[in-house]
Amino acid sequence: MQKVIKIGLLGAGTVGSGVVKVLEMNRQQITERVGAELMIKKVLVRDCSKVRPFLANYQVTDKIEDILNDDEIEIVVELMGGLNPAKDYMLRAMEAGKNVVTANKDVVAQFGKEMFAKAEEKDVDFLFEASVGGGIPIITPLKQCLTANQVTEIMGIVNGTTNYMLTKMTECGSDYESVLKEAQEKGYAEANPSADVDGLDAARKAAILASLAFNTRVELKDVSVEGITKITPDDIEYAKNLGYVIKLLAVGKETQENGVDVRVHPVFLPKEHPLAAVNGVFNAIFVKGNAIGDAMFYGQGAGSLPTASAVVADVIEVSRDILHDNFGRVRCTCYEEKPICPLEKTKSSYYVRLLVDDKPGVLGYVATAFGNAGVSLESVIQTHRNIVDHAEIVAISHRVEHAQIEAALAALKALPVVDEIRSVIRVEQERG
Ligand SMILES: NC(=O)C1=CN([C@@H]2O[C@H](COP(=O)(O)OP(=O)(O)OC[C@H]3O[C@@H](n4cnc5c(N)ncnc54)[C@H](OP(=O)(O)O)[C@@H]3O)[C@@H](O)[C@H]2O)C=CC1
Ligand SMILES: N[C@@H](CC=O)C(=O)O
Ligand code: NA
Repeated sequence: MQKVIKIGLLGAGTVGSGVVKVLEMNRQQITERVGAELMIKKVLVRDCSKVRPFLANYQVTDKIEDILNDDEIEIVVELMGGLNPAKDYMLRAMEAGKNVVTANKDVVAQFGKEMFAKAEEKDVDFLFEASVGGGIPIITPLKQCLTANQVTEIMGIVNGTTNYMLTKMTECGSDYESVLKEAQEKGYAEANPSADVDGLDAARKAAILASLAFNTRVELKDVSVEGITKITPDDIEYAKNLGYVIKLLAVGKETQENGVDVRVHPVFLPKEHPLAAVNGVFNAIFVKGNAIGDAMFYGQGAGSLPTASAVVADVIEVSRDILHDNFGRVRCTCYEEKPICPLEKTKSSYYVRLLVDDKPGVLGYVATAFGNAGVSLESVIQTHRNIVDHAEIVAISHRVEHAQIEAALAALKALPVVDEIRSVIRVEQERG
């Protein structure tokens, strides 16, 4: 008789409900592909009294012990989100000898080491494909398909909410508040959307990606983070006119001199760069390997069914391991300890937009302030867009250390002719 592999599902929200649906809609094919039937035996929620027609045929509980103490359950799928109690439940599940699948980047980015150690100790699987890029396969490719390469750089659009918002702001001129509301209604945004717009969600994903790419533990605290809240329609317009689009990027680079450089911030991305065409809720991760060259992984980075696609794929992987009694073939890959590049040593080109007095000689003062800080400029334009008695100067620098641009900004701020530093955004100069 065919084996039935039983699952305990923690959480039945956007992603949890998607997992129920994917397992139902593709039941026959999944059973054939695995060689066993996958069955959700119990579902944990916070509020059992909520009406959830999609769970009509399932046993729903609000007590974690119902799942942890059930010896028939071999796989726990954690889709509650947040650090605790999710982390505690996953550790207890592994302690009880259960395999764990999660979409929880908060836990992986902050406590990955502890989770992997527990999986190793108990000889169970701990898989987390949906934690980065939602439905896009990227964790497995980095751990397995690209493992022949030395990865030198990884760059991604890894937050669906902010990419959706920036796309709408660019294409339709929509305002910030209304596009955020739309993204929330579509189920893309985190429970607290500040994690999306302030860049923290992307930073967690950047930490996970950099750990895998560079074989060293990178945690959330190691990532320099800046969100999209300061991006204005004027910056979007300037970017367009200069041949760029603005994207929130997660960047991981290995430098010879200063270690691993990991950051999240908005960038001016050349329109021809493959990531520039990634719009709406779509995510993409661009990887440079010393054998494969450039590769890009593209798809829906959030949403119920796309994310469930990655979760169920992990469940299938675990099920195959259960059938072959062969767990943790690819365990934690952080076998090195590399230094993290301090922010002031990171290198980029910068777009700087200033409001200045509209009088002779201003350009000279501004150029001198940049020059004295060792920042050479690639281009400078002066405009009078919608401004009376003042002008705007937009400068794009060559690649400099962050400390140099900070010194230039301090000097500019001190100039009487500079009224306001309106924007400072990094520029990705490489055209892909
Ligand atoms: N939404 C998305 O597109 C994506 C989400 N993720 C990740 O997937 C995970 C789940 O996200 P999402 O589905 O959006 O979250 P939701 O908020 O939609 O759902 C969370 C579910 O977990 C349950 N839950 C929360 N806390 C507890 C608790 N303490 N005890 C028991 N049950 C609890 C909730 O119960 P109740 O319904 O009773 O409140 C709810 O069913 C998160 O880690 C998220 O970061 C990853 C990629 C994409
Ligand atoms: N809020 C996230 C959802 C997935 O992690 C996003 O917008 O990408
Ligand atoms: Na993924």
